Amino acid sequence: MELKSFIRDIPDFPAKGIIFRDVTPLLKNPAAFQKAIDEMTKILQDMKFDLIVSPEARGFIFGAALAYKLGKGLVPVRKPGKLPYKTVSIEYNLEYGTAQLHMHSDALQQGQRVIIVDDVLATGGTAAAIASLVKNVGGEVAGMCFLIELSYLSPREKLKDYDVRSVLVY
Ligand SMILES: O=P(O)(O)OC[C@H]1O[C@H](OP(=O)(O)OP(=O)(O)O)[C@H](O)[C@@H]1O
Ligand SMILES: Nc1ncnc2[nH]cnc12
Repeated sequence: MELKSFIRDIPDFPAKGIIFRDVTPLLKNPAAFQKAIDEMTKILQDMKFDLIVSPEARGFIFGAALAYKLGKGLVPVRKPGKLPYKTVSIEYNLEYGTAQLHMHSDALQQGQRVIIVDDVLATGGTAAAIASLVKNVGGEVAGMCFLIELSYLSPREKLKDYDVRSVLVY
Protein backbone atom coordinates (compact mmCIF):
# COMPACT_ATOMS: atom_id res chain seq x y z
CA MET A 1 0.00 0.00 0.00
CA GLU A 2 1.34 3.39 -1.04
CA LEU A 3 0.74 5.72 1.91
CA LYS A 4 1.32 8.84 -0.17
CA SER A 5 -1.83 8.00 -2.17
CA PHE A 6 -3.84 8.68 1.03
CA ILE A 7 -2.41 12.19 1.45
CA ARG A 8 -4.48 14.77 -0.41
CA ASP A 9 -2.76 17.91 -1.73
CA ILE A 10 -4.86 21.06 -1.42
CA PRO A 11 -3.32 24.03 -3.25
CA ASP A 12 -3.60 27.52 -1.73
CA PHE A 13 -4.83 26.40 1.71
CA PRO A 14 -4.88 28.09 4.16
CA ALA A 15 -3.12 30.82 2.17
CA LYS A 16 -2.02 31.38 -1.43
CA GLY A 17 1.13 29.47 -2.38
CA ILE A 18 0.83 26.80 0.34
CA ILE A 19 0.24 23.20 -0.71
CA PHE A 20 -1.65 21.76 2.25
CA ARG A 21 -0.96 18.04 2.87
CA ASP A 22 -4.31 16.76 4.10
CA VAL A 23 -4.11 13.57 6.20
CA THR A 24 -7.89 13.10 6.57
CA PRO A 25 -8.15 10.50 3.72
CA LEU A 26 -5.44 8.46 5.48
CA LEU A 27 -7.14 8.75 8.87
CA LYS A 28 -10.48 7.45 7.62
CA ASN A 29 -8.92 4.41 5.93
CA PRO A 30 -8.28 1.82 8.67
CA ALA A 31 -5.49 -0.02 6.82
CA ALA A 32 -3.72 3.22 5.85
CA PHE A 33 -3.95 4.66 9.37
CA GLN A 34 -2.65 1.41 10.86
CA LYS A 35 0.21 1.32 8.35
CA ALA A 36 1.11 4.93 9.12
CA ILE A 37 1.32 4.16 12.85
CA ASP A 38 3.24 0.93 12.17
CA GLU A 39 5.78 2.79 10.01
CA MET A 40 6.21 5.51 12.64
CA THR A 41 6.71 2.77 15.26
CA LYS A 42 9.37 1.10 13.08
CA ILE A 43 11.47 4.23 12.68
CA LEU A 44 11.44 4.71 16.47
CA GLN A 45 12.43 1.13 17.27
CA ASP A 46 16.03 1.77 18.32
CA MET A 47 15.27 4.92 20.32
CA LYS A 48 15.36 4.95 24.10
CA PHE A 49 12.81 7.33 25.54
CA ASP A 50 10.28 7.79 28.35
CA LEU A 51 7.45 9.85 26.91
CA ILE A 52 5.88 11.20 23.75
CA VAL A 53 5.23 14.94 23.44
CA SER A 54 2.74 16.09 20.79
CA PRO A 55 1.02 19.35 19.85
CA GLU A 56 -2.67 19.83 19.22
CA ALA A 57 -4.55 19.18 17.07
CA ARG A 58 -3.25 16.81 14.40
CA GLY A 59 -0.20 15.90 16.48
CA PHE A 60 -2.47 14.41 19.15
CA ILE A 61 -3.88 11.88 16.68
CA PHE A 62 -0.49 10.40 15.86
CA GLY A 63 1.13 10.98 19.25
CA ALA A 64 -1.70 9.26 21.11
CA ALA A 65 -1.76 6.24 18.78
CA LEU A 66 2.02 5.82 19.06
CA ALA A 67 1.98 6.27 22.85
CA TYR A 68 -0.66 3.53 23.15
CA LYS A 69 1.17 1.22 20.77
CA LEU A 70 4.58 1.71 22.42
CA GLY A 71 3.29 1.73 26.00
CA LYS A 72 4.51 5.27 26.72
CA GLY A 73 2.88 8.28 28.34
CA LEU A 74 1.76 11.31 26.34
CA VAL A 75 2.44 14.95 27.19
CA PRO A 76 0.13 17.37 25.35
CA VAL A 77 1.39 20.69 24.03
CA ARG A 78 -1.49 23.10 23.58
CA LYS A 79 -2.54 26.43 22.16
CA PRO A 80 -3.06 29.29 24.69
CA GLY A 81 -5.80 29.10 27.31
CA LYS A 82 -6.30 25.32 27.23
CA LEU A 83 -4.01 23.82 29.88
CA PRO A 84 -5.43 24.21 33.40
CA TYR A 85 -2.23 24.19 35.52
CA LYS A 86 0.93 26.39 35.45
CA THR A 87 2.52 26.45 32.01
CA VAL A 88 5.68 27.42 30.17
CA SER A 89 5.07 28.96 26.75
CA ILE A 90 6.81 29.96 23.56
CA GLU A 91 5.97 32.03 20.45
CA TYR A 92 6.99 30.54 17.13
CA ASN A 93 6.63 30.89 13.36
CA LEU A 94 4.96 28.30 11.14
CA GLU A 95 4.42 28.01 7.40
CA TYR A 96 1.31 30.18 7.58
CA GLY A 97 1.73 32.61 10.46
CA THR A 98 2.85 32.84 14.08
CA ALA A 99 1.42 31.12 17.11
CA GLN A 100 2.03 30.27 20.77
CA LEU A 101 2.31 26.88 22.44
CA HIS A 102 2.09 25.90 26.10
CA MET A 103 3.18 22.91 28.17
CA HIS A 104 2.51 22.20 31.83
CA SER A 105 5.54 23.30 33.85
CA ASP A 106 5.53 19.99 35.77
CA ALA A 107 4.97 17.81 32.68
CA LEU A 108 8.41 16.19 32.79
CA GLN A 109 10.83 15.05 35.47
CA GLN A 110 14.46 16.21 35.28
CA GLY A 111 16.28 14.28 32.55
CA GLN A 112 13.27 12.46 31.15
CA ARG A 113 13.79 11.63 27.49
CA VAL A 114 11.03 12.46 25.03
CA ILE A 115 10.17 11.94 21.39
CA ILE A 116 8.31 14.82 19.72
CA VAL A 117 5.61 13.40 17.42
CA ASP A 118 3.55 15.30 14.84
CA ASP A 119 1.77 14.67 11.54
CA VAL A 120 3.66 17.19 9.40
CA LEU A 121 7.15 18.69 9.60
CA ALA A 122 6.97 21.83 7.45
CA THR A 123 9.25 24.76 8.37
CA GLY A 124 10.30 23.07 11.60
CA GLY A 125 9.07 26.03 13.67
CA THR A 126 6.62 23.99 15.72
CA ALA A 127 9.08 21.17 16.41
CA ALA A 128 11.85 23.61 17.39
CA ALA A 129 9.43 25.44 19.70
CA ILE A 130 8.35 22.19 21.37
CA ALA A 131 12.00 21.19 21.82
CA SER A 132 12.58 24.50 23.66
CA LEU A 133 9.59 23.84 25.92
CA VAL A 134 10.86 20.33 26.70
CA LYS A 135 14.30 21.66 27.68
CA ASN A 136 12.71 24.51 29.61
CA VAL A 137 10.95 22.07 31.94
CA GLY A 138 14.07 19.88 32.38
CA GLY A 139 13.52 17.20 29.74
CA GLU A 140 15.81 15.92 26.99
CA VAL A 141 14.81 15.55 23.34
CA ALA A 142 15.72 11.98 22.33
CA GLY A 143 14.30 12.48 18.84
CA MET A 144 11.47 13.65 16.61
CA CYS A 145 9.09 11.57 14.51
CA PHE A 146 6.76 12.75 11.74
CA LEU A 147 4.49 11.06 9.25
CA ILE A 148 5.23 13.72 6.59
CA GLU A 149 8.30 15.88 6.04
CA LEU A 150 8.21 18.79 3.59
CA SER A 151 11.90 18.78 2.73
CA TYR A 152 11.48 21.69 0.27
CA LEU A 153 10.88 23.96 3.28
CA SER A 154 14.28 22.88 4.76
CA PRO A 155 12.96 22.14 8.27
CA ARG A 156 16.13 20.30 9.28
CA GLU A 157 18.07 23.58 9.21
CA LYS A 158 16.16 24.55 12.37
CA LEU A 159 16.60 21.09 13.93
CA LYS A 160 20.34 20.42 13.53
CA ASP A 161 20.75 19.31 17.16
CA TYR A 162 18.10 16.59 16.92
CA ASP A 163 17.58 13.10 15.57
CA VAL A 164 14.74 13.77 13.10
CA ARG A 165 12.91 10.84 11.47
CA SER A 166 9.99 10.87 9.05
CA VAL A 167 8.04 8.28 7.07
CA LEU A 168 7.02 10.21 3.92
CA VAL A 169 9.24 12.89 2.39
CA TYR A 170 8.01 15.44 -0.18
O1 LIG B 1 6.86 22.78 10.74
P1 LIG B 1 5.85 23.89 10.91
O2 LIG B 1 5.98 24.93 9.85
O3 LIG B 1 5.89 24.48 12.28
O4 LIG B 1 4.40 23.28 10.68
C1 LIG B 1 3.98 22.05 11.19
C2 LIG B 1 2.81 22.19 12.10
O5 LIG B 1 1.71 22.76 11.41
C3 LIG B 1 0.54 21.96 11.59
O6 LIG B 1 -0.18 22.32 12.73
P2 LIG B 1 -1.11 23.61 12.85
O7 LIG B 1 -0.37 24.64 13.64
O8 LIG B 1 -1.60 24.00 11.50
O9 LIG B 1 -2.26 23.11 13.80
P3 LIG B 1 -3.36 21.94 13.78
O10 LIG B 1 -2.65 20.65 14.05
O11 LIG B 1 -4.23 22.36 14.92
O12 LIG B 1 -4.06 21.94 12.43
C4 LIG B 1 1.11 20.56 11.78
O13 LIG B 1 0.19 19.70 12.44
C5 LIG B 1 2.35 20.83 12.59
O14 LIG B 1 2.08 20.89 13.99
N1 LIG C 1 1.75 22.42 3.97
C1 LIG C 1 1.23 21.91 5.08
N2 LIG C 1 0.32 20.91 5.01
C2 LIG C 1 -0.22 20.38 6.14
N3 LIG C 1 0.11 20.79 7.36
C3 LIG C 1 1.01 21.77 7.48
N4 LIG C 1 1.52 22.40 8.56
C4 LIG C 1 2.37 23.34 8.12
N5 LIG C 1 2.45 23.35 6.80
C5 LIG C 1 1.59 22.38 6.37
